[in-house]
Amino acid sequence: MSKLSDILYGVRITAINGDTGIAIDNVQIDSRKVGVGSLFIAVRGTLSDGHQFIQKAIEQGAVAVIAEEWTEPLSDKVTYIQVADSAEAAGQVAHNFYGRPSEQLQLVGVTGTNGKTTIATLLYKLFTALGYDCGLVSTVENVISGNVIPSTHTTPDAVSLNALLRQMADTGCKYAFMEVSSHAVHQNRIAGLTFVGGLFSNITHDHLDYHKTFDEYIKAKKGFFDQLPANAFAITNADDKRGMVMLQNTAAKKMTYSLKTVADFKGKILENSLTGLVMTINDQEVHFRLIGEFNAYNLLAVYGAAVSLGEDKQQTLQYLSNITGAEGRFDYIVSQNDRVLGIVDYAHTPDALINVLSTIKKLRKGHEQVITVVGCGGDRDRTKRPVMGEVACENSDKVIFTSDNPRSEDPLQILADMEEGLNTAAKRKFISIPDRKQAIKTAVSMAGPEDIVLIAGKGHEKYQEIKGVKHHFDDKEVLQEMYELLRK
Ligand SMILES: CC(=O)N[C@H]1[C@@H](OP(=O)(O)OP(=O)(O)OC[C@H]2O[C@@H](n3ccc(=O)[nH]c3=O)[C@H](O)[C@@H]2O)O[C@H](CO)[C@@H](O)[C@@H]1O[C@H](C)C(=O)N[C@@H](C)C(=O)N[C@H](CCC(=O)O)C(=O)O
Ligand SMILES: Nc1ncnc2c1ncn2[C@@H]1O[C@H](COP(=O)(O)OP(=O)(O)OP(=O)(O)O)[C@@H](O)[C@H]1O
Ligand SMILES: N[C@H](CCC[C@H](N)C(=O)O)C(=O)O
Ligand SMILES: [Mg+2]
Repeated sequence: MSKLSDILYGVRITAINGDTGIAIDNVQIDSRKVGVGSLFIAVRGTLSDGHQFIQKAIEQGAVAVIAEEWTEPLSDKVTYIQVADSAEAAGQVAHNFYGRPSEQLQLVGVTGTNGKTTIATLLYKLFTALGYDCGLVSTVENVISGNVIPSTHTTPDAVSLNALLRQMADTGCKYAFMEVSSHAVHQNRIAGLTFVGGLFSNITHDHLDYHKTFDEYIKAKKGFFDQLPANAFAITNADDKRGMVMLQNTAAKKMTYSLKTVADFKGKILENSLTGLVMTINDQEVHFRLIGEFNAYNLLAVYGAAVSLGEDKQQTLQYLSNITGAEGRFDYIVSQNDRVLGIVDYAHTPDALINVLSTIKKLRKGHEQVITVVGCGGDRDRTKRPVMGEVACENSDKVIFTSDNPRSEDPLQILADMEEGLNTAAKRKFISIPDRKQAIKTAVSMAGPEDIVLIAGKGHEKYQEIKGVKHHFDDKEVLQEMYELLRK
């Protein structure tokens, strides 16, 4: 419980109507969760506007409301706070309400189109191995010193996020590593948080359904670095075209990592195989268990963060060399008779698909075929569909287009959108099988000795979302099942 006036610190207030000395039991941005004693913050969304639910929140017991405006007559039992930006206010108020947890943790944020989960998870594993209690906020899972809390978003809403950080601080975590999605920056889910560091992986095509233009998408990601304080570090990928732009307006200490140019954290790949990477980092030769050039970048980012957080360079590399990646990221399973190599990967953007397929090509020993199973999410960026279709066909021998969370859309229409990007040669390589299980079965049965089957897009996900219902589905489980079935 907090006094309302105590949790308004940092909020850009334009007017106050009522008593700010009242007690607040909890903070809510969703009227459906409001109860007696709640503070309701009305936030404008993409589907509806929280301002429409102010009356409902009051009927359910809200004692205070934060909003940008209100049209209903004011109730004298409720305190109204008018603010310039209620999403930003939600971040500030949630942070205050939960006792400013980010200031009791060393909070590091990771942003970029691909690699956030991998980098944040590697940091969590590394710092845990180094002996610290740590927290992780990620697409796959949220973790507090080993205890897993299921994750619904890459970056949760401001209230859930601050509640999570509070738990981390209370259980004695020293560090918290979190993914910062572009949606989170744009929706101010991270407002009010104090970060000790920020990392940038890369920026390529994704989420244009939401941000509309690539420039707006860049602006959202850059917004994270613009918010960092002067005593924080900001580490960017110097090999990414937009890497330096990301840091141009940050107050934080700027640092770079690279495989191609001069950088604070410079890597060179010596060997890249299915057993891992051998590379030099600032002239130290190390073997890592992660596979592929894109993971060399992720490892450099992690190394840079660890050194910036004051860890010993030798010890960091020693521990990092033993660590495996995040679930569903280049997860490979060989069939019992060593016949097929199946790889489950979360590549759901054109760039990630190119990276994973070019990594596979480099790992081939001879003329093994690459058979790719891939789909595109419904109610998500439609413009990436033909590009992903084309990328899959250009870089594989055979391709099966299938469903990947069609959500409210017609699965056949999504497949048709993917087919639109294909030239005549590519058209000869693909078939469409909307049922993902059948698609995986077909791919495994098509595979000859030592062929490689890539199942892309869902990675760690344990569901297939169709018309608002999440049905259990697990690519790795289905792959194993098909290996068994086809062995008989
Ligand atoms: C597009 C998007 O980001 N949507 C998020 C957004 O919802 P919205 O803008 O649609 O909200 P809305 O339904 O319009 O409602 C506006 C406000 O009114 C409130 N409301 C609504 C209904 C009601 O009866 N009462 C009420 O008070 C809502 O709680 C909200 O505060 O705010 C909600 C609350 O914070 C989020 O749950 C929701 O995530 C949806 C489910 C989602 O799918 N988001 C994805 C796209 C997302 O955020 N992805 C990123 C990146 C993924 C990645 O690449 O890794 C992520 O960080 O997860
Ligand atoms: N540094 C990287 N550069 C390019 N591609 C990468 C990189 N790291 C991982 N990938 C590819 O992108 C996929 C997603 O990786 P990861 O889950 O780490 O990214 P993410 O940024 O967390 O994605 P999301 O936005 O969905 O949360 C991986 O399965 C792999 O195919
Ligand atoms: N977390 C991201 C990626 C989901 C990947 C893919 N499986 C899909 O459903 O599009 C999102 O919600 O946009
Ligand atoms: Mg992620």
